Amino acid sequence: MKVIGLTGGIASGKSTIGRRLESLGAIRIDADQLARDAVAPGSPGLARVVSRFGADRVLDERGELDRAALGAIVFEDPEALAALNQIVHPEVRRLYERALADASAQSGDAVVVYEIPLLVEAAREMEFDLVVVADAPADLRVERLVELRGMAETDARSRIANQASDAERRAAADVLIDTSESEAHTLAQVDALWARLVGE
Ligand SMILES: CC(C)(COP(=O)(O)OP(=O)(O)OC[C@H]1O[C@@H](n2cnc3c(N)ncnc32)[C@H](O)[C@@H]1O)[C@@H](O)C(=O)NCCC(=O)NCCS
Ligand SMILES: Nc1ncnc2c1ncn2[C@@H]1O[C@H](COP(=O)(O)OP(=O)(O)OP(=O)(O)O)[C@@H](O)[C@H]1O
Repeated sequence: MKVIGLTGGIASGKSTIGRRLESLGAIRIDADQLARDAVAPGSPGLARVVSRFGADRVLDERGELDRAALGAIVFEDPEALAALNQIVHPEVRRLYERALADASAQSGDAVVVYEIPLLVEAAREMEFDLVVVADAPADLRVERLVELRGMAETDARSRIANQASDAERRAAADVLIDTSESEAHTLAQVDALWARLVGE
């Protein structure tokens, strides 16, 4: 089994790359999805988030996690973000290890791609056979978040401020995928990477 760590700043194109690799035959694991599973309704993770931040601040009227409200708290307050990370990250790691074991049971020579936004922040480069970084300038990513996802510019910038810099991610990359041009340009680089991976 070959395990690729795929990272990049917010809206750098990780999912675009991860989905293409999946369509080419890789098994895809998405840390953002695992982080959602870690605080699913009724989970111990959600109970801990509520006890740390208060039901009135982070639950909606249906009793589910109000992700926008929690995001507004943590990305403006480093201590709150560290507390949330301490609750969610150990569970994400457990879920990842389980998904990896499932992938390995499914096929001994699978290529697994783990989409993990905080690979560099968590210094996890050594865990992967290959570190792939989606790379586009922060200003372009902000523009995409504002135009395509309707995020407020200040919110986009505060998330970026809580992540590694582009230079730090580049320094960790075995393979850099330029995601600053057309989507077709991104996908062509992914196809070339896949050909290299399976041809090796
Ligand atoms: C604060 C939360 C509720 C906001 O939810 P929301 O739906 O708005 O965003 P979503 O989870 O889809 O994340 C989108 C992007 O934000 C960035 N981001 C998310 N969490 C973090 C974090 N802890 N530190 C830095 N950037 C982050 C990433 O680029 C991610 O891809 C959520 O992001 C969360 O629970 N974060 C803590 C868990 C975490 O670290 N997740 C990242 C992968 S493990
Ligand atoms: N050349 C490109 N490569 C990749 N994505 C592009 C490109 N041009 C525009 N986009 C758009 O930019 C956005 C990138 O989003 P995507 O979900 O792939 O990034 P992400 O890194 O997974 O985001 P997040 O950190 O929020 O999970 C998408 O809306 C995508 O359509």
